[in-house]
Amino acid sequence: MSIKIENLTHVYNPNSPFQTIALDDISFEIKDGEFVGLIGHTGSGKSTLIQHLNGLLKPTSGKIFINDVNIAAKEVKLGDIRKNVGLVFQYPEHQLFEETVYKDIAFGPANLGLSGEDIVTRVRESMDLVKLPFELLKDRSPFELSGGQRRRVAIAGVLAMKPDFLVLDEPTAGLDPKGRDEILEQIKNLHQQVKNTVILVSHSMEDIAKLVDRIIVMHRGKVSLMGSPREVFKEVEVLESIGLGIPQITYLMKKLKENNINLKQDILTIEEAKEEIIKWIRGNSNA
Ligand SMILES: Nc1ncnc2c1ncn2[C@@H]1O[C@H](COP(=O)(O)OP(=O)(O)OP(=O)(O)O)[C@@H](O)[C@H]1O
Repeated sequence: MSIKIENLTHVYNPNSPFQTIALDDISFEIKDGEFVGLIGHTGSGKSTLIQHLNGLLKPTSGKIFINDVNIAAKEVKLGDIRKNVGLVFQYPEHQLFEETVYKDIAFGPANLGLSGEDIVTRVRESMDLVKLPFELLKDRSPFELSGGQRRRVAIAGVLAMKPDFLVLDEPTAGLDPKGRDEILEQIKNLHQQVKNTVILVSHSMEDIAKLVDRIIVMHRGKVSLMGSPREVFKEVEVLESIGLGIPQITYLMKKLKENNINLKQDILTIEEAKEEIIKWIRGNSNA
């Protein structure tokens, strides 16, 4: 199971004064079970790209293979693709509409043709995955919940379809730091438990640095960097030239190095930094 993008180009309003080349000959592959961060400045083409992954947009040219099926081909049924690729839009809680949490999450599985106990199981499992207590919340109105909880109800609604691929567009947008950390932690746990393929779209290096296996950096409709977080963060000049920072902790290591405090440079977390700094202090105090 994989996603393969071949020479994908998307032009909005072609041959008009408003023509915009949003995606410009993009190619890459995402393997089964990978956790990928898609990062780029506003307008770099991230949302356009992910809307191609479940057939919401059609390529101007190029191909998209989901599990080896070219979904841009005319005969492919979009319903079948959408069962496989769960797309969580920005501010997904705005799309909640049922009167209870249960009914909202059950909507997708019911549309897949499930019924009775099968639906109850799906709703319970997906609420567990996003740490929403089933008994306590199932009969509540989503509109009585906190912003972070509402977002988790919306994510559970997509998870209840058991998609092979989960695509999340800026899942932390607009949340306070606590809500943001909770959602990221849950996405990480979810990926570890379900072992599905996850694509997380973000503007924030901090958010994705600790989570993903691979980062794809987009700039002006092209892929400008691709690799593990450590590989990508080494390209500080490229990142800065396209207006993206590196995580604060990686930046701190760089600044220390410039001041002849030579610590490991590919550090991603505070914990790693603490260990390195303690090692350095011990080494220097013994000298
Ligand atoms: N429906 C549309 N019609 C015309 N142009 C569009 C449309 N949607 C996006 N664009 C343009 O395509 C380019 C890429 O936009 P896109 O929304 O894919 O970027 P993005 O990286 O997702 O940005 P953001 O982080 O702000 O969501 C931008 O120049 C944008 O103005």
